[in-house]
Amino acid sequence: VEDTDSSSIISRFQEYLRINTAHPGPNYNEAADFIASQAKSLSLDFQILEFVKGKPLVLLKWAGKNPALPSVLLNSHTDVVPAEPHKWDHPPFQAHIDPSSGHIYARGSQDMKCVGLQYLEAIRKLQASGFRPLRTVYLSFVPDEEIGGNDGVGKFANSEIFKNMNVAIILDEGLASPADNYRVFYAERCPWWLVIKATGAPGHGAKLYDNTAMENLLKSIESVRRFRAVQFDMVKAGLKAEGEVISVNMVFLKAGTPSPTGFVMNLQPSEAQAGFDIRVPPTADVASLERRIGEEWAPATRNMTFEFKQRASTYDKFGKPILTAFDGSNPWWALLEDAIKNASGKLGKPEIFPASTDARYFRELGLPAIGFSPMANTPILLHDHNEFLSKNEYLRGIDIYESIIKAYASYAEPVKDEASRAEL
Ligand code: MET
Ligand SMILES: [Zn+2]
Ligand SMILES: [Zn+2]
Repeated sequence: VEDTDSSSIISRFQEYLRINTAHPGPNYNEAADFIASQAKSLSLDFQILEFVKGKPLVLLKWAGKNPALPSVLLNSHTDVVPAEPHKWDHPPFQAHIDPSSGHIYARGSQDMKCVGLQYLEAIRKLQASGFRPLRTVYLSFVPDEEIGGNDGVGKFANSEIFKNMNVAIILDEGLASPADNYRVFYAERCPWWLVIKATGAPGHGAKLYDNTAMENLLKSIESVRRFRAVQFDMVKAGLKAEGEVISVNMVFLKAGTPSPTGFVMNLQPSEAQAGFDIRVPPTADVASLERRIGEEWAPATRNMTFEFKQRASTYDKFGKPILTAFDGSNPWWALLEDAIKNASGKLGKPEIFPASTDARYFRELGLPAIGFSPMANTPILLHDHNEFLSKNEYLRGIDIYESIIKAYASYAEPVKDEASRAEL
């Protein structure tokens, strides 16, 4: 437990980064074993939960002196997106440290193995200082965030185990910030993964006729692009932040009749599909977007159909938009701000996370969840080539979490709804 010198801290981070948990086929068991070994070294209770076979979720518990108080949950995902090794300057699972800059190169260095291990290192330091939590602190290391979270946090958040944890506040991932202030998120855009399909009569490649599958699909794509441009223009004009508009990007096109040399060139195909990654702010007019999809992007009048591969709700189970309050009604927000300030960190304005995270599953239950990854002075490289985090930023982030966890775990006031919850 005394192992809090910088070089051991960095070695542990490298060890975690070297476990290849990229999709498809993440090595979840090795990651779970590693986290379990960390839990043991910190004398934290842990269990490995398998809501779905082969997808372990590791749950750690740092018991508080007053177990009756609602708990704090520190969440992180163990999986990472794939990397193309030949396009990286250093292999993505080697965790190479550049000796002059101190950059640690690895897939997951920003998203989000850093955060998962920083939580643990902060606890190691707090233990070394003799600190004991008043509230129970849980840590969840979950699988499958990058492929939607249904088999990971989705199962966990809706489990009896989670209910019994009596969680009051969840911390989850944020984004790096190139400036010297940290970013913080009170909400996120909800993923809608849309596939539209067009059909039409096949025909000779030389014939001009109406209602081909390709023409029907292209009309939709044109309509999607006009909508995309309008949304993007609001961002470009500075009227809206990235997380405040609806983004839509075409991510695949599928059509044509394969031939041994490529595609048949003189046949207009009878089917064509396109896929779109749409991200919807919780504040968006969902009914109008749905109408647009049905009437303009995939209208039955053009022989089109559509299907959602993923369609996250923008509302919580009480029918309210999934936003975490950052005003006086949420004491955890002020605690976080103060804790970061006390550790000499600077915080930017609360934002809507432009992509999606596991936090939405907790917010859907009506629980407050804050997105935060302590990476300042760092380019945003999640899902990019040469993802890195510098040694110093990583170490600094541990101090920030030390301050936050201490503040959260010491917070004695009952928070809103606690009294009524206790009576239930
Ligand atoms: C759609 S689930 C979220 C996966 C990933 N974090 C993303 O935003 O793309
Ligand atoms: Zn992530
Ligand atoms: Zn990611």
